[in-house]
Amino acid sequence: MGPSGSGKTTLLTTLGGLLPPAAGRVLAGGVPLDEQPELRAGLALVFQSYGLLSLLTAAENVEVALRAAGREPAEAMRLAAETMERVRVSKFAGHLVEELSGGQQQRVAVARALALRPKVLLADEPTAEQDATHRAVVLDELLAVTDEGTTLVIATHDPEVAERCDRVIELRDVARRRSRSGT
Ligand SMILES: Nc1ncnc2c1ncn2[C@@H]1O[C@H](COP(=O)(O)OP(=O)(O)OP(=O)(O)O)[C@@H](O)[C@H]1O
Repeated sequence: MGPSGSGKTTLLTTLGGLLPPAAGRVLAGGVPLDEQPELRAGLALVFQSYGLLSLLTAAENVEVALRAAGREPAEAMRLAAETMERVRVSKFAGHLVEELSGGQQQRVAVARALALRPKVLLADEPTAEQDATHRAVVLDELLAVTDEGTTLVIATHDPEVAERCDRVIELRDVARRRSRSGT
């Protein structure tokens, strides 16, 4: 958690290995992430802006990620359908992403990450676009993967989401404090 601009997205992107840190290192179990290709391959991200392929259908977006992770086509289709059902986007499976609402797109992005059964799941404001019912669904499904041994890291502004996590880390907006104090 942390104020807007405090660096939550930057931190998740760095933890995901997509953005090299300006200083410091990302360690997992005491070992640099760069030296753990298996762990890196087992990471999944839910991006704040979803990062879906707009010219594909919702189902194809999930399937493409599974195919890229090495699943056979039939299995990718089965896993995609099953996961989309869990986050209540099945009825939009055949719709192009651009035809979906922001909340629906966000749930497709969550389905895409969940379907991969990652070792580490990094989710950036994954409930921000959801109404109360769907927020609970998304959160329940995300938290469920922790029972299967997945590490889940969520960036959120929502205290109710944070309340359900094991640990809450507060980021301070260092840049803003500096500029305010003139240092
Ligand atoms: N691509 C970029 N290049 C340069 N600066 C950036 C870039 N992306 C973000 N920043 C800056 O880094 C800081 C942290 O941004 P970040 O998006 O990580 O914050 P956040 O905590 O996720 O914010 P929010 O809650 O609004 O999503 C901000 O000052 C932002 O302007």
